[in-house]
Amino acid sequence: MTTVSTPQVSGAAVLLRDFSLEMTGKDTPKLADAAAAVPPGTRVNVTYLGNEDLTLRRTAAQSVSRLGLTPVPHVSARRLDSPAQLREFLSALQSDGTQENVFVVGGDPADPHGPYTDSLDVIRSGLLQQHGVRQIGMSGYPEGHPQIPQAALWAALEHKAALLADEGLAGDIITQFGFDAEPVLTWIEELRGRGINLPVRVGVPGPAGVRRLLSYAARFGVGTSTSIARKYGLSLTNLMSTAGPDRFIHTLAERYDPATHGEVKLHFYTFGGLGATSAWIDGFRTKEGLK
Ligand SMILES: NC(=O)C1=CN([C@@H]2O[C@H](COP(=O)(O)OP(=O)(O)OC[C@H]3O[C@@H](n4cnc5c(N)ncnc54)[C@H](O)[C@@H]3O)[C@@H](O)[C@H]2O)C=CC1
Ligand SMILES: Nc1nc(=O)c2c([nH]1)NC[C@@H]1CN(c3ccc(C(=O)N[C@@H](CCC(=O)O)C(=O)O)cc3)CN21
Repeated sequence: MTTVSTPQVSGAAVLLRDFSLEMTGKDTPKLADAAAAVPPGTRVNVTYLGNEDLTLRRTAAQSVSRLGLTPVPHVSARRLDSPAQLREFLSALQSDGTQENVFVVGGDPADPHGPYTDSLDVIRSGLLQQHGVRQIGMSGYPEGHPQIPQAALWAALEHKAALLADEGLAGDIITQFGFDAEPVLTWIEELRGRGINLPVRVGVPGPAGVRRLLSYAARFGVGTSTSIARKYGLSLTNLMSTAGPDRFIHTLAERYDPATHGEVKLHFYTFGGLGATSAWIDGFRTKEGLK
């Protein structure tokens, strides 16, 4: 008797079928090596930290595209000085053909630099649509946001999801990175309960030094209690060590139920380690039987 073997694909591999990555303009020289390690078409968000000029952001998106990947340039509402500045950015993207997917975030400045106080203002302006944007990403905060009340975050997400639907635009939600998978799944359940069915890309940090991870976590209000750190495999006493998202992804995969959570994928924040993250994902996908 012959046994027919079906390929075994782990739950973790399912989450990694169509992952996305994040880079800054400064990472552009490292992009070619990273591109060789990830599937064609992989979405690559080009973060805007506020210190990159238009040329750097534009070149980064062009490089992503030329390497056969999908650029997702970021727009930060509160960092915009004027509608003219938004137009200039979008026109540049449009003439390069990198405008189709964008990610719109409120932005960290406590006071808006110009007329846009939040990401909804930018979407409502109609400028994205006028410049050929077809898909809009927005952020989600499973652990909340240190400066923004929970109710305001939910209201904003609901408004944005409704507006996208009205405008016939596609969208997705990228979550703030975290070290604890539990609140992420609970948050996705609440999201679905509120009738928001957009795909969710769960934000995880790529492998990085513990000191760097803890410093970004502290800056963005992400939890790193002793028990969370232990579960994640993050040593709070050896800051020189590195930590990757292996355990987080396995836990997420174990508890992920498509019937409850809908479409869920992974988004890797690389924090300066684009090459290390791409290599790590490549190894993880091989180990999990996805390659
Ligand atoms: N997840 C990420 O990758 C990034 C997140 N951010 C953070 O995201 C925050 C919110 O962005 P979205 O989720 O797009 O919210 P949003 O733009 O949809 O706004 C949601 C609500 O929060 C308020 N708000 C937005 N930014 C604020 C700020 N800096 N301070 C005080 N209130 C603010 C808005 O007025 C609105 O009521 C930003 O302020 C920033 O801290 C910024 C850059 C990247
Ligand atoms: N509230 C909030 N604000 C943010 O700006 C933010 C978040 N949340 N969540 C995560 C994303 C991703 N972020 C980052 C932050 C740093 C690098 C990065 O590449 N850092 C380099 C230094 C780059 C530089 O100095 O310009 C590094 O080597 O750490 C990338 C993405 C910022 N982002």
